[in-house]
Amino acid sequence: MKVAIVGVGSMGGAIMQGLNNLTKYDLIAMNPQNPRVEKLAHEYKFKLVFDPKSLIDLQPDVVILTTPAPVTVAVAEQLQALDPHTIVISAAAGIKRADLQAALVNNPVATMIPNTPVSVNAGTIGLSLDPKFDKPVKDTIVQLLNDLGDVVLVSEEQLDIVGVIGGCGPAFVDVFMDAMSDAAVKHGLNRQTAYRLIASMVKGSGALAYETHQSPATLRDQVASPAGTTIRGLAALEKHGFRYGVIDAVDQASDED
Ligand SMILES: NC(=O)C1=CN([C@@H]2O[C@H](COP(=O)(O)OP(=O)(O)OC[C@H]3O[C@@H](n4cnc5c(N)ncnc54)[C@H](OP(=O)(O)O)[C@@H]3O)[C@@H](O)[C@H]2O)C=CC1
Ligand SMILES: O=C(O)[C@@H]1CCC=N1
Repeated sequence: MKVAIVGVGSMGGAIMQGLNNLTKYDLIAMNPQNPRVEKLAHEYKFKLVFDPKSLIDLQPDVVILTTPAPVTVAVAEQLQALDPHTIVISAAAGIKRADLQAALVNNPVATMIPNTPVSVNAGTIGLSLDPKFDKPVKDTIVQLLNDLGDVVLVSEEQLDIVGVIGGCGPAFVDVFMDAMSDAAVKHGLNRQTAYRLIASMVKGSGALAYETHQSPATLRDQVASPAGTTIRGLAALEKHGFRYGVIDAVDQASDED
């Protein structure tokens, strides 16, 4: 399958890396000329073009739009001559399917919010599909995205909050991990040991919650032994407003103003 990525920045690059890991896709990309992207094209051996006509001439089966959100509808308008069978999937946060579909009247258009862990095929991808899509179109989209991570089907209205939890979430977790590593270094661990320990701990905690379906509160209670060390740390997190800080971070990231 020929997959084109339009806009090879943080998100487009992560998708490119995730698909490249599997070696089964014929990958192409469009980006303004930029040595960073040209280096990536050389490394991953994907075909890189710089203008919409060259992309259209390559007849991709799927086009993934990872351009900056404010220009994504304009980019879609430049792709109007795509073969009608080409499926277009936009990752642009806050950009509605109707606006993209108006620009690409002949193509099936889906909207998603992926996250950067797709680069290691461990992404979380909120996906909204038009209920009118044919089954083969739906299947193609879901199978492709399943190769990048966990696909969660949601309504288009839910994509905004999915974008904050799933899309911005890794950055919030990264701040938590960075703070934990400062604390570990303060207590004598070297940075590399701290990073490994913390990444492994976060990965394992996520896997436990994901696989057991137990609530975070239940899992927390299992760690906090009576009169033990964890409950003292949890009390300190409450004292410093950690929980409200997280809720406010989601509120602020959701605020469109
Ligand atoms: N970063 C993330 O974790 C997530 C991002 N998204 C969405 O992905 C999109 C990209 O975000 P992000 O990767 O962070 O941003 P970046 O700025 O890192 O990447 C944007 C890329 O698009 C390229 N670009 C700009 N204009 C055009 C154009 N007209 N045609 C083709 N390529 C173009 C840029 O080129 P250059 O800079 O080389 O000129 C750059 O490589 C946004 O819509 C965002 O909402 C969604 C979920 C998560
Ligand atoms: O920061 C952003 O706007 C994008 C959308 C979700 C994650 N990154």
